[in-house]
Amino acid sequence: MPGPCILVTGGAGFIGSHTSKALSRAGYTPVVYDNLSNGHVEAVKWGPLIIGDVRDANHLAEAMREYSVAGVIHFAGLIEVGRSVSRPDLFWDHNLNGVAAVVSAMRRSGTARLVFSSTAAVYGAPAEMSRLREADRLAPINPYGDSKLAGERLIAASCAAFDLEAVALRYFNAAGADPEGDLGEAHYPETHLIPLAIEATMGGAPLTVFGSDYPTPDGSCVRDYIHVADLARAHVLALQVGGLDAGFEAMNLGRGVGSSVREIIAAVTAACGRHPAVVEGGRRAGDPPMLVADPAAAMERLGWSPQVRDLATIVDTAVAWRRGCGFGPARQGPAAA
Ligand SMILES: NC(=O)c1ccc[n+]([C@@H]2O[C@H](COP(=O)([O-])OP(=O)(O)OC[C@H]3O[C@@H](n4cnc5c(N)ncnc54)[C@H](O)[C@@H]3O)[C@@H](O)[C@H]2O)c1
Ligand SMILES: O=c1ccn([C@@H]2O[C@H](COP(=O)(O)OP(=O)(O)O[C@H]3O[C@H](CO)[C@@H](O)[C@H](O)[C@H]3O)[C@@H](O)[C@H]2O)c(=O)[nH]1
Repeated sequence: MPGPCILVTGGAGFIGSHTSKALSRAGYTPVVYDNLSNGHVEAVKWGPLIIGDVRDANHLAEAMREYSVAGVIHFAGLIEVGRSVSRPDLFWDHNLNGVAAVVSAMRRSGTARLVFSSTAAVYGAPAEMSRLREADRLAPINPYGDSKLAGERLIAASCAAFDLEAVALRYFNAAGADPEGDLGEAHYPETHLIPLAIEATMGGAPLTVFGSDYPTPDGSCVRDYIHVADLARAHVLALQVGGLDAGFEAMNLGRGVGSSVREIIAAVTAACGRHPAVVEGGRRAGDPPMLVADPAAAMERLGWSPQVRDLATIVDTAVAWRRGCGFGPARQGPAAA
């Protein structure tokens, strides 16, 4: 292998595949470990693929030893806020037992550095409509956020108890696609706002706006959309950062700018040159009104800042990926789920 190996669980998925590319650019070899339940073989381009379940600590430890990995980035898990409300059992199982297995395998293989995919969902539905800081109240309002916060706490406790150091990166809404067209978002079925809005401009199902009565300026939910390549770079920096406080730190990753569902529809309209078909719907269970990051800690500790500053560029890269037909026309649509 050309450079130090990093085990990337969930590396066949959206953020994991972009991070694998960033790792390769930085001189590492990403060793992807994924069960392909929501990922793609075509997205694994920069190192080997091990097909396995992240809840299998024995298999993970074997992979860590075989490749003498220098660190682990743990993305694998279930991601849909709405589905977590109807299937909390699955989310606790994959997300928390996955973390337990990763920590156990790292101890057994003597691997010390972990970067964990956490989320803005750990903050729940903040009372203040201001940008969120890491020290703000952690009070998830859906099982997805609960399972991720429990994962963070298990990791923090393990860093205190064992020879382990970790960074939990709390991403806000990952969006866009690789600017060079190698990778993009491809979930089947897709549930995320930007790809669904793009699809709705191309003859796909109309986009449903989930709720118009939120206490936000236009009544629709506000989120902080961050380009996936910016997230990817932050993972490489988090692997390398020194002086971690008590061996564990959590950091927000967002642009610090909120966009409403209606502002996303306007940005997609501008990028595609036509309006998506839109229908008004009720609130989706588990959705907070507004989540916007204060990314100051990541900027200071990692020397990171988002390079894609504007929403239009984020949406343009997602549109370009979709126009290039993603991982191929045969994979488009729910039939490939
Ligand atoms: N997409 C976002 O906006 C966002 C925001 C905050 C946090 N996150 C977190 O980032 C991580 C990656 O998200 P993503 O958007 O790339 O999701 P994704 O679904 O594209 O990628 C997740 C990958 O994990 C794999 N996987 C799932 N369960 C597994 C298991 N039990 N064993 C092995 N592999 C398994 C899937 O096959 C997939 O390739 C997740 O942990 C998610 O919770 C995502
Ligand atoms: O058809 C749709 C889909 C979404 N939305 C709204 O658009 C916003 C964004 O939704 P979505 O793209 O589904 O992302 P989130 O539910 O915000 O969750 C993403 O962002 C979280 C961090 O904020 C991560 O933790 C999750 O893993 C990731 O899926 C929300 O207000 C939704 O209510 C709609 O109105 N219509």
